[in-house]
Amino acid sequence: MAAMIIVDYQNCFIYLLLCLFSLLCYSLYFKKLKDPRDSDLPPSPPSLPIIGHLHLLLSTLTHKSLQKISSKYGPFLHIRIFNAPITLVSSASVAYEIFKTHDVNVSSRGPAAFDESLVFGSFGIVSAPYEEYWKFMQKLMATKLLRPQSQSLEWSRGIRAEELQRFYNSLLNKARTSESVEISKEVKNLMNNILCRMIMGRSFSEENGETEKVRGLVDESYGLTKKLFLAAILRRPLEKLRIPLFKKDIMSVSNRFNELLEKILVEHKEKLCEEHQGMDMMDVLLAAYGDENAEYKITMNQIKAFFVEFFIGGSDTSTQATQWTMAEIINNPNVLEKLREEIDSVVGKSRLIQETDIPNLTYLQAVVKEGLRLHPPVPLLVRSFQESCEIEGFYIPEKMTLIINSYAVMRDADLWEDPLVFKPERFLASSRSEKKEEKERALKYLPFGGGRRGCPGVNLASIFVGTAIGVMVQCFDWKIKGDKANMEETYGGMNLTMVHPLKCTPVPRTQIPSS
Ligand code: HEM
Repeated sequence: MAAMIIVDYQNCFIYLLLCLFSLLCYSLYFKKLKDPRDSDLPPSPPSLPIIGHLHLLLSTLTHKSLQKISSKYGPFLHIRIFNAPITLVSSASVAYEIFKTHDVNVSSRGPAAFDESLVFGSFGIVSAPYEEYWKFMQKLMATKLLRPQSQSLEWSRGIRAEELQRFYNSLLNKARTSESVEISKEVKNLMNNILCRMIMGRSFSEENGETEKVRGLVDESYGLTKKLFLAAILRRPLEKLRIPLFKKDIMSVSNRFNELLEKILVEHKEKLCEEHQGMDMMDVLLAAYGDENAEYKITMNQIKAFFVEFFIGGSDTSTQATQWTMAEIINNPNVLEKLREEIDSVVGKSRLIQETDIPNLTYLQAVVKEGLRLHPPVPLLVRSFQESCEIEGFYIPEKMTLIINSYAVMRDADLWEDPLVFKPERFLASSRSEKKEEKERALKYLPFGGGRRGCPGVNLASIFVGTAIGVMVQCFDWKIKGDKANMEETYGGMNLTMVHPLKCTPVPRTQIPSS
């Protein structure tokens, strides 16, 4: 089995180092603490000596390796990395049971790789335990930052409209010269510009190299994904051995983020003193920082980590979702035709689609949902059980890591008819019983995770992806080399992306004025 799994070279190196290291100290340090209930754990597939199932997690397409192992040994398994056990869930019914019955218990993600890092360290939301700080930030996001009609989202609507127009203009310029477009590059610019202006009220400055610096740091952070994951999973045993796995790489990125953000925050505070109170996300966070009566006293490091995580969490995920969905639309001309008919009849051809149109575009919503079902940018959800519990008759000890393979769940043939076919119609509920069914299904539809720890940016992401797809379908025909877009998958850092980035040439089809 292991021999059939492709391991990339960089990972291979890490993997070899870890093997050697583990052989050396295993017998000295790792005592195998036998829990009397070990035999009640979910079943475990065959593993390699010492490293357990580490090779699966380091394979190029981890979600597929895990899906494969689940289809052979069952949808509810336990695997281990060295001595650290992990519950692996790959079926819709077990995921449903977990989010329905054990949601609070799985609402933390386990320890961060390094507390002091601004990239997924303990200052951020992603690694924060389900305690006071996380609850405070959750409330802030829900009331002031991300809820539809919240101050910040209302204030920033103009920004999103401006950037969407800029996106359209850029595509139009390329269309006029019949230039081929790499969709992910154009969309990434759009997402970065919007997020940046929403978070700090201005774009990154091109002149002093700020844009390049941030882009570089975000890319470096994506490159740290597997290191961060391993350092977090192995943190407890390695702490005992005083081994700071990958600390130098992780802290180097964090320190450079810190330097940049320190400057931006000082500038922002000065601007706040000089001018009236603004409404970008940093203003909201700085107001919470200065509020003597706030329920929780956030720190400057937490504000910086918020910036880093929102940027990392929001930009590439939305870019990849847009790229995958556009590729599916191009591969399915009937979907393109139906989508265009809807947009033409609701929006018309004389103005650009806007985010306020989306509630009236039900087929567009269904297309975006279906794109995310088949190609979730984040295919694995990682959590930690806070307390021991029983699921499906199996014993789960406290602190056990949980991985839900949402990719496998959303391709589970027991739940989805023709699971591998791109069929947006499945999300168009018409009758009452279908609506009830749709509600049930929502618990197993996991591109944004599930339960209270699910993605807080879901509403914003739907706007980002919906409007970007909307503009591309409303305003252009697309010519592609060959018959179809190649849908082969790979990881581009943290998220699932296309091995062959989608490239096509836009041809204008409407007379929308550019500005
Ligand atoms: C299509 C776009 C997006 C996808 C597919 C996506 C997906 C996800 C997923 C799967 C999680 C983990 C949820 C879980 O464990 O159950 C997550 C968490 C998160 N996402 Fe997103 N996301 C997207 C866009 C965004 C945007 C636009 C933002 C913010 C502007 C954002 C901010 C976050 C944050 C802060 C977390 C951590 C939440 C926590 O731990 O409490 N995401 N996202």
